[in-house]
This record gives sequence, C-alpha cells and structure tokens, in this order.
Amino acid sequence: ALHLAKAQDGKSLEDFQKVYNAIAEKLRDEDEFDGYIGYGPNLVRLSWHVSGTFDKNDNSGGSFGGTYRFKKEADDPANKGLQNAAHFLEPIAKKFPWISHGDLYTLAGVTALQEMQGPKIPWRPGRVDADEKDTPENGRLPDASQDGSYVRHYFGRFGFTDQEIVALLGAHCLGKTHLENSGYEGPWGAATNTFTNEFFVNLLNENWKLEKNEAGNKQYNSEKGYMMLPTDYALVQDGKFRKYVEKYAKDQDAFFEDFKSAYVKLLENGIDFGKLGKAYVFKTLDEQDS
Ligand code: HEM
Ligand SMILES: Nc1c([N+](=O)[O-])cnc2ccccc12
Repeated sequence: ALHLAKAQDGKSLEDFQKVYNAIAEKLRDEDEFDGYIGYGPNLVRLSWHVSGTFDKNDNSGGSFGGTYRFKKEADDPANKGLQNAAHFLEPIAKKFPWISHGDLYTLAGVTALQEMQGPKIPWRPGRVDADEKDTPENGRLPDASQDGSYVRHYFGRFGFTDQEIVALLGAHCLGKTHLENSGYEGPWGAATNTFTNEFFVNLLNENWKLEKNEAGNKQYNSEKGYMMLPTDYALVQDGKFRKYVEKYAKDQDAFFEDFKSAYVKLLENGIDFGKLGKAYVFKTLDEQDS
C-alpha cells in the first residue's frame, strides 16, 4: 500500500516558508560552489535521486522515508557528488529539527528550482523518516550510457509517459557532469544555474559528435563545448521523444508547465497525501523583498 503522509502537528505554510527562505538565503550566500554554478543544480539532482529509487511494484524506495541519510544509499556510486548537497542541508536540518528528511530533500529541490527562475512547484509535506532497514538497495538509478528504449523502460517503473520523461529531462539545463562523479565531463559552455528550455534548444541546434572522453565513456560534444549524455541524445534519436523536444524548444511556457507536473509526480510517487489539504506554493525571496 502507499505510504500515508502524516501532518506535522501545528506546522503551516509560514513554517515551511521559513525553511524555504533559509535554503534560498544559503544558496545566495554560497554562490562560489562548483565554479560559481552554486548549489542549486546539485540540490535538484538530490531531490530526483531520493525519489528515483521508487519502485511501484513493491512501493519500496522513493522520497517518503528519507533513507538517503543512511550510508548504504548515500554511498551508492550513482549518488557520487551529492554529498555536497547533503552537507549544504545539514545546518538547515539542525535549525528546523521538526522537518522530516524526505520533506527536507524534496523541499530543497523545489526551493532551488524556484530560486533559479524555474516554475512555481506546488509541494506537500508529510513524509515520515523510515528505519535504516527500509533503505533501498543500490542500482535503482539510471545508466547514462543507454538509448531511448532503455530510458522509456526505466521511467515506465514510475508510470511516466514519453511526454513526462522528456519534460523531466529538461532539468539537464542545470549544472554539469563531473568526470570524478559519473565518468562524464562538461559542458564547459552551457552549465547554468538558471532554469530554461535551453537543453532542448541545444539538442536541436548544435551538431553533435559522439566522442570518447578521458574516462573512456562515449558522450556527445559540440564545437561550442556543450555536451550531451547518450541518454540525453536519445531524446532526439527516438521519434516519439523527439516531437516533445521540438515542442519544448519552441515553447518555454509549455516546458515549464509540463516539467512542474512531472516533477511533482516524481517527488510524490508512492505517497498517499489523503485529505491533508492542498499543496503549498512558496514565494521566492525576490517576491518577499517588499
Ligand atoms: C535518464 C535519466 C537520467 C540520467 C541517466 C542522468 C544522468 C546524470 C549524470 C551522469 C549527471 C552528472 C553527475 C555528475 O557527474 O556530477 C547528471 C547531473 C544532473 N542531473 Fe541527471 N540524469 C537523469 C535524469 C535526471 C532528472 C529526472 C533530473 C531532475 C528532474 C536530473 C537532474 C540533474 C541535474 C540538475 C544535474 C546537475 C547536477 C550538478 O551540476 O551537480 N537528471 N545526471
Ligand atoms: N548542462 C547539461 C547539458 N547541457 O546541454 O547544457 C546536457 N546534459 C547534461 C547532463 C547532466 C548534467 C548537465 C547537463
């Protein structure tokens, strides 16, 4: 059965907005991280990795139990580099001990996306920390060296459509790959900390060359120093995915709308929020600077 979300006694929008603001202010303060990209992309990746372990067949994994805090999951080779995001969140967890880890990891991704000028992401609290024994085994996160049918099958585990898969991968407009983390390097030119439809524009407009990188892994590189993973490039090789790439390259509003829905589905997979009321939509720091 799905995990039942539990209301944090007496906590309201104002309390969670305080957590949002603490994360957002720390993002602004610590802007030098990773060559001045900042922690935003890393926090978004963490929110996806803690949710991407979900398996609808036995309802194991997923964002509910906050099991990333346990060694087995944090040490998954697929999570290499996310120690930075986890370390960034430690003082936030200390300042707000009442928030569950699952709520903190997902709220941090929402905060980072909104502060990087992405869409407003409705977010619901109620995840409850699980025991260490409930930590999913390693190996549930995707392999970047694969093709379109692999990507379709992988996300089928969450019940995602082709359109949701393409929208979700648009998050690769953020940040970069790091050879020491994943065995992929770059992009030097397009690593950003602003959420846009650039990933789709790059996919269609650059001419991509498949090359072996210093780690011996194949990746697509363009003259401008942009890069795509094989799973990124699969989105233009596979006709059914390609039509959504073309849609989002032309229409950033459609991308924002579809990304928001797919990202909420990713973060809430496996959780029954029941009658816990509607989702919170947080104000950005700029919207509060009045
Ligand atoms: C086929 C599915 C996916 C694959 C194979 C994949 C693979 C990767 C790899 C290899 C990296 C580089 C990690 C590093 O070297 O530091 C990366 C980074 C990233 N991924 Fe994905 N990813 C996938 C889906 C997603 C999704 C669904 C999201 C969010 C909704 C996402 C968000 C990010 C972000 C923001 C970064 C940059 C992190 C940073 O700059 O530290 N990815 N991804
Ligand atoms: N910025 C990125 C791009 N890009 O085109 O800017 C492509 N793929 C990526 C894969 C993982 C992380 C960042 C990516």
